Amino acid sequence: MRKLETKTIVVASHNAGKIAEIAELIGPLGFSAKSAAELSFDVPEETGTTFEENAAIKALASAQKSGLPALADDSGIAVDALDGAPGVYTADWAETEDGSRDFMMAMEKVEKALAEKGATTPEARTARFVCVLCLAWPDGHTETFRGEVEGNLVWPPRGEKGHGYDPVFQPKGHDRTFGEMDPSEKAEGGPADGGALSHRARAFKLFTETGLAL
Ligand SMILES: O=P(O)(O)OP(=O)(O)OP(=O)(O)OC[C@H]1O[C@@H](n2cnc3c(O)ncnc32)[C@H](O)[C@@H]1O
Ligand SMILES: [Mg+2]
Repeated sequence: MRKLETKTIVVASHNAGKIAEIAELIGPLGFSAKSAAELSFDVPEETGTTFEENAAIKALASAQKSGLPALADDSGIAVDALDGAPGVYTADWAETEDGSRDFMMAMEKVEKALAEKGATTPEARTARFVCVLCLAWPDGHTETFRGEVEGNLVWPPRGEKGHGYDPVFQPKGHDRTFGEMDPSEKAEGGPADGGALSHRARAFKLFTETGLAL
């Protein structure tokens, strides 16, 4: 693992919900971070077919543009009964005709696809959130860290606290959705979660334990 020499990094994301979560996870590590959105960097085209490829595309674009190490997060929800869809295309399922995002519409699409499969019992509605973090340097070196959290899809959506698909995802071992949890609970979970519950927090745990080489 390459040592991160600088305390200034770019968070290579344009998603406000993610950026807020990453800021909370990165803050205690003593980094000063600016997001690609704040720096007005273009949104790179995510042409990869895996979370790893897309995370690298985003991290390298910001690292090259800024001359600083950059951390990207490519994430999504994989539904077992839908053979892992929407997966890397999770954001695309929320895209409207005018290019904006509508997550209620996206959650309804998932629900409709599950209904078509007859997936009505909790056992048939399992899913996982995946987060792949890529740390890239301006010279093209990259390191990746993957976190996942298993759970169930609920309907109707519950909770206003999260972002994206949070209101329909209930992590295993919990009776509330991510949308019903405060950000710190989504990140840390309860006593059984070892300090990291969300896919993002789990990827971050690997990043801090193995990636920082402090
Ligand atoms: O690429 P950047 O700029 O980081 O932002 P994005 O929103 O496009 O991010 P992705 O390409 O990684 O797409 C991830 C999708 O998965 C959703 N998602 C990821 N993590 C989530 C979380 O913790 N809670 C709810 N939805 C999440 C998110 O809303 C997006 O629709
Ligand atoms: Mg994206």
